[in-house]
Amino acid sequence: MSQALLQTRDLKLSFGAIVVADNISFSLHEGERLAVIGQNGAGKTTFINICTGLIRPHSGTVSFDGKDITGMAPRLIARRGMARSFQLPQLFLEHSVRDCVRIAAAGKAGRLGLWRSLASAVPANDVEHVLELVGMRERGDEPCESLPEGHRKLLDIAMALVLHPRLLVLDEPTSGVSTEDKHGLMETIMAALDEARITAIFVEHDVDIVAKYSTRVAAWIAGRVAADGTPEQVLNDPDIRKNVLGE
Ligand SMILES: Nc1ncnc2c1ncn2[C@@H]1O[C@H](COP(=O)(O)OP(=O)(O)OP(=O)(O)O)[C@@H](O)[C@H]1O
Repeated sequence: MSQALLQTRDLKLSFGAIVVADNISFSLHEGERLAVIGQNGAGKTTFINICTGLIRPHSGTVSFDGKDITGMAPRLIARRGMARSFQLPQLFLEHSVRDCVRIAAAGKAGRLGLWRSLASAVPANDVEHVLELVGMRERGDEPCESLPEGHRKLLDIAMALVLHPRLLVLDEPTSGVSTEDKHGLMETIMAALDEARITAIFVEHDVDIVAKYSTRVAAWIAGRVAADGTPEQVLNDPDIRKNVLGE
């Protein structure tokens, strides 16, 4: 098999007595759509935070595209091609939608400065293309604070897409979004990922969304990967149904 795009080896981390990463060795390959499932507190976000540089593990390594990135700063990891979105979108609320995407792009390029306008700091085509990908070009001039939750999620994702990642890590992209809007949101996200040929990991609690949009599922229990396989295998595993899905 080809070299893994993302690989972790023996990741360990505890917060006091709580073990949140218990020897996690995990590989992800280009083109996969991995859903990470698990009950509250299982360690899903912690895993993402370790991979994207927000938290340093006590031991173990993270490699991206064959290079060791363990403990590297998040912005440097993003520059190497792994971007992320957050469970609670990290927006610049007082700015417009378009300016948020510009700020993200300028930050990556190291072109944020008081002496130049935002609009001149990044290629307009890039910004417009990303807004188009997430279906938000018409809302480009709106202030972020007026956006409903689903659009805040999409904008947070647009701010990651403009970094041109090879891997996008999405932490609960549908949380806080109404049941009837979740599928439309995921359709938009997946179409954007397909168009830009981006590999993805998404943390998700909604089993229907997991079954429909993932090619692989990893189930977390108490800081461990308790099951890893196709959606059919993992979602029908009796242990996972009982201990993760609470059936
Ligand atoms: N900085 C921290 N300090 C102490 N404990 C923490 C910290 N971050 C997370 N935890 C604890 O670690 C455990 C795992 O948290 P994590 O956010 O990774 O879980 P999760 O699976 O993403 O849960 P959820 O589905 O609720 O988001 C939880 O018990 C959480 O309270």
